Amino acid sequence: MAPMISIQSVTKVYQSSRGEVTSLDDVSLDVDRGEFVTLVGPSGCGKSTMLNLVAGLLEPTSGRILVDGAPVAGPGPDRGVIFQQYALFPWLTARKNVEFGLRLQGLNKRERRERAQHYLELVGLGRFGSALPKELSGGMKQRCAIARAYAVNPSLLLMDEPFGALDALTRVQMQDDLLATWQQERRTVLFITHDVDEAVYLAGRVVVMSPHPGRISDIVDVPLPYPRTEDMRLSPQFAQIRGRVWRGVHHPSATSTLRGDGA
Ligand SMILES: Nc1ncnc2c1ncn2[C@@H]1O[C@H](COP(=O)(O)OP(=O)(O)OP(=O)(O)O)[C@@H](O)[C@H]1O
Repeated sequence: MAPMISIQSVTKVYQSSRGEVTSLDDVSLDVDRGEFVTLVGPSGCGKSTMLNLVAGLLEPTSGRILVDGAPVAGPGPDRGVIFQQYALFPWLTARKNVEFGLRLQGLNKRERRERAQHYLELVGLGRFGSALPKELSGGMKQRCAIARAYAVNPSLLLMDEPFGALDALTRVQMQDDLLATWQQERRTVLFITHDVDEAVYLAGRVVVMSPHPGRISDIVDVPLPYPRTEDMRLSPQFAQIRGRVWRGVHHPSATSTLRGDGA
């Protein structure tokens, strides 16, 4: 079966006031259907650029990107995008926020309401449908954004630092909640984070990137089963994987030398 995402020799050069910036340099990556892949790397290594290219919000300078076998030509309902800022409509209740994208799908009022309620319950907001965003905590707002993205039934979820604005405890809780949602209704997830722990805890595969120009410096399998648990997070195996990713993020040249491929 074709991979869900196929990034093929993609280069992205931005024209800026400082001249040309090569944000991604000949990057290739395949992501299988139902996989949870995290992208981690220092600021400026091209993570957001890669996600925005897959989302169809940017076009590559060269190379191509296929989603479900078809070239990406702009954004589409098959790809749900979740950013760090909650991007909820402040004047709409949580339920209406989730229902919003469903109007475009031609569902009638009752169907929209049922679907919204299902996804609010899935993310633990079943009793908060009538709350306005300002009445929700940061974590709840982000859960609402996840429910909204799931509700339109995309085959692919693209998440750009979705938990970056949350405190550490809420963040850990949100990781478990996201994984529980993902296990119930499995979608392909591409998830950007700066946090090495988060990258390893969530993913089946961690893609490590290095900057100037943005490249993939390492791909690390995480052979821990789902559901992930606190015991796993504290296990020696986790520490070992985390160590490799950490070195890749903080000492990129050492990783590529170790691998002997100069990637
Ligand atoms: N619109 C733009 N115009 C010019 N340069 C850009 C533009 N967007 C990004 N860049 C540059 O491209 C490189 C990659 O940026 P990108 O935002 O993709 O990295 P990132 O890894 O997501 O960073 P961060 O973790 O800080 O969000 C950086 O050097 C950045 O300055």
